Amino acid sequence: MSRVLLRQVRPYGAGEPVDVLVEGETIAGTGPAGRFDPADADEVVDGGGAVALPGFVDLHTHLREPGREDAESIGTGSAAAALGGYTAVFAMANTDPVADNAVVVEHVARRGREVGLVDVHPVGAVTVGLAGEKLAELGAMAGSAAQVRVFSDDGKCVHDPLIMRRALEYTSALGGLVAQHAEEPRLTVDAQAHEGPAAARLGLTGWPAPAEESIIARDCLLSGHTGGRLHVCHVSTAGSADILRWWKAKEAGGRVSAEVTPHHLLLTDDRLDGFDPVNKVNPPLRADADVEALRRALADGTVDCVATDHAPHADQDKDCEWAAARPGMLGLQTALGIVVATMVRTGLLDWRGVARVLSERPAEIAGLADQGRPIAEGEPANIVLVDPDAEQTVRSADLASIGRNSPFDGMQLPGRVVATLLRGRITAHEGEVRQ
Ligand SMILES: NC(=O)N[C@@H](CC(=O)O)C(=O)O
Ligand SMILES: [Zn+2]
Ligand SMILES: [Zn+2]
Repeated sequence: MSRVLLRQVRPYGAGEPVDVLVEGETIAGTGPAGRFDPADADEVVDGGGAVALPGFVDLHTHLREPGREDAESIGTGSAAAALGGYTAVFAMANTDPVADNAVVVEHVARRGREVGLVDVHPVGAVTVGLAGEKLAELGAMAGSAAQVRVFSDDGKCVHDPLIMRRALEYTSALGGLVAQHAEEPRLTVDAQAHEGPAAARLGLTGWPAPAEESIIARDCLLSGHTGGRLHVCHVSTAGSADILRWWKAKEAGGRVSAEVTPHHLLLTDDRLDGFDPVNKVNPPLRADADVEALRRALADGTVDCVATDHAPHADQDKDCEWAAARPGMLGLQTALGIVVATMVRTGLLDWRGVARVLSERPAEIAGLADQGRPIAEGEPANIVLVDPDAEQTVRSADLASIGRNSPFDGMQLPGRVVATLLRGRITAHEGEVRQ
């Protein structure tokens, strides 16, 4: 059994540094410096006071395989995840072919295991081909070797209320949930940017806030009526936070959860001025007041967690005019830095809170028993070590993804991943992946 000794780390950023001994896949113990003899370990990682957190869990990742391996693959996306501190990711279903059947989800899960850098959980499509017309074989995907529990048509909204109702009913019978991309399509025909002064000035067709908020309100009501579990993807407006706060206060039972992306915590539509498609994303970058409201909603638990919506695109799909460019931005390797910048440095979250929004809550929402666990004896060794003081300049070209579409290129971000451990195995260390 391999033994890895993590020296001088601070679980959840609190207290004096301790040593953590990992044996095989499990945390064998924690104790004051010197309790475990480094000579007995196969590998020693010097934490130097790094914050130790449970490995991050991303409920919303686009890995592009099968179909668009020129933008990302399960191999490159897994590397980006490990480097970003993630030990589990949920791979969205909008691949080509769509992950709307057992064959595709089993393929994605198998590729993820072969790569072995992060647990890759395939998301199953809600409707056949993401077309929104007919429910996909949800039971077959749930019963497959991939054991799908999270279902989503992400990229598209399950806009037909009857289909959404049935999806909530079926997925709850399967012990799963629907992750909704909330976008009323009739309100976003040809939409290019947040409907506000910036879009008006630039002549871009607007994506109005109520297109998101009306679907969230509707789906909360449908969740309440059916007892089905709803997870709201990439919440982007202050009004959405208000609706979630109202519904969560009203409806006991916690059947509705929500995520916010790092980019919606940091960026606004003032980035639109240069017409650089790297800033094009769905839902769009919104206004200052939305960013402020989203940070507060994440801090107070109205929004449960951070999910990256990591959306790599090939150069030819981004290096073109704004209207033709695909929406989406890279996220896996910059998520932590943005959470530190927007939530920790602002005093809105402490490191316990970071563990909650990047690991514990997403693991609970998806029902992962071995993720988001305490850093304690007997627990699975899914751990990330973070240097809280380090600052790094993002270089798109240096990221592990194939796509280069990071809007954070050139930005200085705080918080560096020192090492990531997946079931006791070091998957990333000092910026290098370990295959
Ligand atoms: N977020 C995006 O702008 N794009 C996503 C789809 C999505 O998350 O809706 C993609 O697949 O590229
Ligand atoms: Zn989406
Ligand atoms: Zn997405």
